Amino acid sequence: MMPPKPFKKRKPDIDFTLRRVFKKTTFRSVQRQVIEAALEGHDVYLQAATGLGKSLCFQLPAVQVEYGITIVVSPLLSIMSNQVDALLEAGINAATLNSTVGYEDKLKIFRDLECGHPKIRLLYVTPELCATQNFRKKLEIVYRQRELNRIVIDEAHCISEWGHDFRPAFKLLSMFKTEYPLVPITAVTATATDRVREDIVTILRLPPPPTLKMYLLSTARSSLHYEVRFKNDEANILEDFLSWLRSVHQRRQERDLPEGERSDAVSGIIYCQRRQSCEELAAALRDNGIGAKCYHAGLTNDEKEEVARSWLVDKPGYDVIVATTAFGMGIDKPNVRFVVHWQVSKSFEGYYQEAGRAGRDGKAARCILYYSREDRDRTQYLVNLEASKKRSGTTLGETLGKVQSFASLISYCESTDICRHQAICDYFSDPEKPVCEWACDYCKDKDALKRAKMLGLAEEEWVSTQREVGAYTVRYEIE
Ligand SMILES: Nc1ncnc2c1ncn2[C@@H]1O[C@H](COP(=O)(O)OP(=O)(O)OP(=O)(O)O)[C@@H](O)[C@H]1O
Repeated sequence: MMPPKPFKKRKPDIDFTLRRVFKKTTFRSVQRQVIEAALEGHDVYLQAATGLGKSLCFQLPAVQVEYGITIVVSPLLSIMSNQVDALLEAGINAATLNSTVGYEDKLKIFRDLECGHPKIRLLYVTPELCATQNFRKKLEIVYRQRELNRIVIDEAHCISEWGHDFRPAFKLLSMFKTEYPLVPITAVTATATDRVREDIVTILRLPPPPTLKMYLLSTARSSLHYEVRFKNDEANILEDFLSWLRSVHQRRQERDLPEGERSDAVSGIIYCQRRQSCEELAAALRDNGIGAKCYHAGLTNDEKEEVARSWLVDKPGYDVIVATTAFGMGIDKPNVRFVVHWQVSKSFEGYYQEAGRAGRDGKAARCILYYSREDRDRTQYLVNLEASKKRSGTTLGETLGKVQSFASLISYCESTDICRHQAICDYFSDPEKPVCEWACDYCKDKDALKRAKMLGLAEEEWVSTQREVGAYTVRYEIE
């Protein structure tokens, strides 16, 4: 057992660092408390809505002390590179080690770790890398020098087989507390049910409170307007969407916009399940005068980069991105005014996270989900197919978790008797009673919602006869 860590000299106060380094004026919500708990050396569990600013809760403590490194374990390369770019821009020595990093750069990072006194303050890595002996040996060197300040597990729901994004390598992170018992851990997520939360705490071997500081914030995002639009295979949802978007443009035109600002500069994302649908929809939108581009795994890296960067800076022609589900994770664009799901998602958490890309500036934004029973059956087929595939490492929990999560999303779509914000809180066992008023289709007009459902959806009887003849079991590629 190693002796306790010596006191690490702190820099001036955290308000100063917030302003000077992160260029923000005030802390949001519990940020101050979380940061102070981290600086006192506590293990931290932070669960809070999308867009709250959870990253600052581990980035600021990482640079607040004079020396030492914070390791951030993250599942997505796009999240890592976007956070590292933003940190470098703020003048913070940050780096990432993953498959996209060249040999020379990797070597430099390894040398920095091997010296035991790393200059890098935040290092973003994948859980798979943490499982390698080579990386662990290097961390051991830093640990022995007592310069391994903190381990952060971002998107911590990936640890649990009951979490929608389960990644087996995350489970191996249990080794952090056994190998580096003196190093505090911060676990961060936006989407954990009670069961997933218990798993995270158990697997990471986090101590009980008060050593562990738990921050469970509401999942509610009051500035988001949630809406389900009912459709069937015969409906023309392109027309419906266009007429909504044009009305938004029209309202902007009627306002006095600042000089040079376009009335159609309304930034949004449309999520589709298939690459081909992305291409076709983006083309159809362009044919109708909307600046739309598609984004999916079939594009080259350069193409993807060009689309994402142009969208980020609101370049004309790049207002609406029609994308498969991975788009947007890690891209921190504050002024996304709408997120539309052209079909139902495959999980409740996936839907919540994707919709949560909207309105990160705290201003009002619209989340529209086009729901049909035919799409429900097609997606159900895919969910079942994935669940039944006997992949190595697939567990019963993982399978059931996915099937249950999808079923919960379907009841969310079908329900006409509960506020959408409340339904989301209920799913995440969040005790919050969100104040909604007009910020969802139910609270806006319950009767209209019931009518729209009755008129918009195909009859269950019809759908079930179609299902029996295999109409929804067409296997198509999902990316
Ligand atoms: N105190 C603050 N003042 C102003 N802006 C802030 C503050 N803290 C964070 N932000 C901004 O809020 C946005 C969202 O932050 P962040 O990416 O950390 O969200 P998150 O909680 O990790 O959300 P998600 O779970 O969706 O990834 C960022 O643009 C960030 O710069």
